Amino acid sequence: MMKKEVRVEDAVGMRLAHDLTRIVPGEFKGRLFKKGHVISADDIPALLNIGKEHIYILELNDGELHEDDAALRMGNALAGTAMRFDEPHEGKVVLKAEMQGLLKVDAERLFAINMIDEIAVVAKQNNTVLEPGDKIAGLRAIPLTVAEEKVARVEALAADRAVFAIKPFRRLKVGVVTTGSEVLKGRIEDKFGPRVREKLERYGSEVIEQKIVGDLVEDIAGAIETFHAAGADMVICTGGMSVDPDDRTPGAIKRAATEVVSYGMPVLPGSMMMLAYREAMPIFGLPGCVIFDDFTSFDILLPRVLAGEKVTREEVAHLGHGGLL
Ligand SMILES: Nc1nc2c(c(=O)[nH]1)N[C@H]1C(S)=C(S)[C@@H](COP(=O)(O)OP(=O)(O)OC[C@H]3O[C@@H](n4cnc5c(N)ncnc54)[C@H](O)[C@@H]3O)O[C@H]1N2
Ligand code: MOO
Repeated sequence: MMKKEVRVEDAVGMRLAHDLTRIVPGEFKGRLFKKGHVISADDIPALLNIGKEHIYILELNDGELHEDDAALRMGNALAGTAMRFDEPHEGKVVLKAEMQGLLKVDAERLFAINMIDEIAVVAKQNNTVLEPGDKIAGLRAIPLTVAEEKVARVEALAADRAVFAIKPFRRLKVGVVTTGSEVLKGRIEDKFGPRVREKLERYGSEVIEQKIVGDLVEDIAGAIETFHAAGADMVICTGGMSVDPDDRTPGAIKRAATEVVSYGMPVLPGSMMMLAYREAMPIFGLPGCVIFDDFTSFDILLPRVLAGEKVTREEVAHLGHGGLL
């Protein structure tokens, strides 16, 4: 690479070799001049105001890529189905989601890519819920020019298996079993029904019926079994999940289930949650905190289940790291 520094006063009529950034704390951060812009005399004060007394004049050798071209090639290599990216800005390309879904990141490949010197691929966490337009990853080379061979290694790592993918959510028909004598006897107004409905509707699933039962194990287990027999795709039980004598929901779920993944999660709030299955039908037991806290263990596991993933006991145990929300 031939890289020559030119004083901005002497650069009138020359082309910028890369985007130039302006930052005003609290107000603005972004591109002030675009790569390729022909500098005019009027630009000189603005350049001096962002601290540029010199600009580069660049000539690339064979086997070298400009940061924008490196970012574009990585964008093409890493964008999966239902993802898009715009032209590079300031040497960076941003992958965005074009549909709602669960982000899947191949963490080992991402690590291998970032072990390539001068390459930075910065992604959201695996299992993040994405809405259309949400960012997935920012891709860039660190220096202004980078060896083409490094970008080719990124392409090779992404060639046979997607590093990023978006899984759509299944639209399930869900039965809700609300426990608690105080709700059954009308002492308080039910707050769980609307809460669960709102959380499911976000993902395109719907509550087909809410059965309000008391605290009897037979009634709770019976309601789960009735929903299963009627073809519900999932059952969500609410309340009665902790340690009082009237907290009988875990026992009832256990009775109706063919497999209990976990009663209790290393996540706060939401530590008293239960996930089980009756054959292929997931059963959640939601503790009281779900009507109080906006984000709990339920918000971690619900998208996984809706994306069709089978959550294991090992994965539940991993939630403890970062599980204090
Ligand atoms: N000594 C302990 N206390 C608590 C523990 C524990 O392990 N040891 N666990 C705590 C955790 S964590 C949670 S979360 C809460 C709630 O657990 P439960 O699921 O058993 O909740 P309930 O006892 O059924 O109800 C608590 C509270 O919420 C009201 N509620 C319940 N359902 C509804 C509904 N459908 N609509 C409106 N309000 C509802 C209920 O009336 C109670 O006021 O326990 C901690 N304590
Ligand atoms: O199930 Mo409880 O908060 O852990 O809030």
